[in-house]
Amino acid sequence: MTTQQLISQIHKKKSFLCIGLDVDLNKIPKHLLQTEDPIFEFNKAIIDATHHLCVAYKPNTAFYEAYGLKGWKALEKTINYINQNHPEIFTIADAKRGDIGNTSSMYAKAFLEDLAFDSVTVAPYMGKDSVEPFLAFKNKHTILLALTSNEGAFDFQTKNVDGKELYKQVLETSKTWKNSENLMYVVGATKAEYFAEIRRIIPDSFLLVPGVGAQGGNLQDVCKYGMNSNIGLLINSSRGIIYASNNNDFAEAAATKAKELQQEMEIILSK
Ligand SMILES: O=c1ccn([C@@H]2O[C@H](COP(=O)(O)O)[C@@H](O)[C@H]2O)c(=O)[nH]1
Repeated sequence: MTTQQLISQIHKKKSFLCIGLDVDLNKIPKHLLQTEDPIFEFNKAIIDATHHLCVAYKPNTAFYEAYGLKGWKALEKTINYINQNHPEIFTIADAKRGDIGNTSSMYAKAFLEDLAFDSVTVAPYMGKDSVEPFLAFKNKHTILLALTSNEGAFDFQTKNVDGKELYKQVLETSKTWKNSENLMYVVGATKAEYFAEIRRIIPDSFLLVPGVGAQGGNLQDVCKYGMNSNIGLLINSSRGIIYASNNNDFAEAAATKAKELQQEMEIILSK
């Protein structure tokens, strides 16, 4: 999907919501555990109930890798289900990969070609040659970890390196890489006070913003400082939406939570 197509969807749906599909078998309704593929059945119900309210889905691959081959198969069925039934939806493999060049090429092939996600999250720590293999894929997007939502972000990302915080070095240096127009960045909603500064460095890039909902990030604050003329934000909520209920009504409850966020976004977009 091109960035322009993503922007069109945001305007059409009046939403820049990304729903995280982080399936934990201990948290899903018990009756699904009797089915052949509980992870996929859970995702399918969530997708069927929420696809009109969001513009992106983000399965975090950890929640699939944890269940071995069955988990990978459920991930493959989930991405295929989205691509076949809702091709207008932007998909994110939250895999946080990155390695020496030839290995990164294989990660990129796995997520962007074989599983056919629109994007994959990548750690910047190993530098240019570890990220450029992902950037080489046309109309695919590499979402680089810039300033993460967790407390540990302050261990390294905000530390001063050669007179500048490390996350700023990541933003500035990554702009010089080949095919950098395919870059987006992860910035945590819990770091709202950093958005204005980040926008000074990357005014035009899309930001994937996790941390709204279960982690306590505030949508209004993020939008105030992080939005650009193309919206430029994908706001993710995972647990806050998909585990709104663990009873038979889980999909409707998820849709209700998603609708709350979408309506808040619609008001922000109308201003
Ligand atoms: O900085 C980051 C980067 C990634 N994540 C991921 O996003 C979701 C958030 O889930 P919630 O349940 O809405 O808290 C999850 O997959 C994280 O691994 C992040 O939270 N922060």
